[in-house]
Amino acid sequence: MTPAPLLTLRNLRVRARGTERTLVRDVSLDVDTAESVALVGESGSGKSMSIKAAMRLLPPGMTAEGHIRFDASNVLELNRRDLARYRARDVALIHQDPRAHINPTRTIAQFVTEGVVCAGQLSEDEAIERACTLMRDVGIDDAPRRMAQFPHQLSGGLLQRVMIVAALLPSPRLIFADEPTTALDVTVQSDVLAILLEQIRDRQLAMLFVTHDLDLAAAVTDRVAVMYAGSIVETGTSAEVCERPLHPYTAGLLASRPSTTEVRRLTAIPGRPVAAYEVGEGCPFAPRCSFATDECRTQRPQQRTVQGRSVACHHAEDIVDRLPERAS
Ligand SMILES: Nc1ncnc2c1ncn2[C@@H]1O[C@H](COP(=O)(O)OP(=O)(O)OP(=O)(O)O)[C@@H](O)[C@H]1O
Repeated sequence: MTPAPLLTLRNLRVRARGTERTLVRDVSLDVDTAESVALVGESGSGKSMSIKAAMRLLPPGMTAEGHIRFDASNVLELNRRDLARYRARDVALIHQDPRAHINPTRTIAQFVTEGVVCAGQLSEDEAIERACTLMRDVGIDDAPRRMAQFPHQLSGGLLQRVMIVAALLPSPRLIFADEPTTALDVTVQSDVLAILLEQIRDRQLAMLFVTHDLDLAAAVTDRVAVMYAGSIVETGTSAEVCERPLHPYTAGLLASRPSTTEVRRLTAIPGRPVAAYEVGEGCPFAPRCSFATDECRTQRPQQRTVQGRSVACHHAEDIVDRLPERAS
């Protein structure tokens, strides 16, 4: 029997109370134990809201509906105590900008250890000892000295390694990584990403990796889910999605990427991305899609299986051979 996924999102919808704006619509996604999955899409497509909902960390005024299961727990119905435990021990979040998520007045040791100490998972001494070991694992030299320092004394790359240590210390089973290297200097991005991936693989952790970059997603994860206007439009293994996209939006994203092997004019996707609440009855991508028909403009396509993959396009089978080619 196939084991149940570690994290299951079913028909997840995020709404802003008051305005009743829908920000995420009908998102369904599984992440298996030790599997890495990427959530890819343009700015505003709903990636961050989806993972915040999965952690029940939505901003005030936002509500999540649908089903969110972690292991055997119904996340949306966890009581206060179990929710605290879920966030402290089962899952961890690595943010885009470490400086925006660390208290500048507290030492690195206080920041890294307070979660596990407050949750009663480790004593203060144990937490410090384990954090120092983890710091060495992620390439931070002179861990005891770093532990006594304050965030402003560390570079962005070092601080993001500290964030990785803080995320790993409670031994979670799933890491949410929300564009973990985007805010870093380009010279350290690949180092930090390599360290994160090494830790995830060594510890057999699951990861939900949020990024704008489909190529990066394909390089670092097993499966990719492409989001557009608050919904997932295509999922598949990373290799399949990049080699033979089924949705015109995915193909458009790939064709708009610069090539590493030839000089070629990039093909931009016409029009502008829309938010989930701006979408009418039909396919959210229809106004930008050269294959759109009346059916696309009036009926919202549901996720369905095409060539063994999941895609939300009425015409996926017919257009797959006519989609724009990637600039490779
Ligand atoms: N605090 C907020 N209040 C109201 N709307 C918000 C808030 N944060 C985000 N949104 C809206 O929710 C939608 C989804 O945003 P979200 O941050 O999930 O997108 P994203 O794909 O993660 O984008 P980015 O890559 O820029 O972070 C967008 O339309 C955005 O404008």
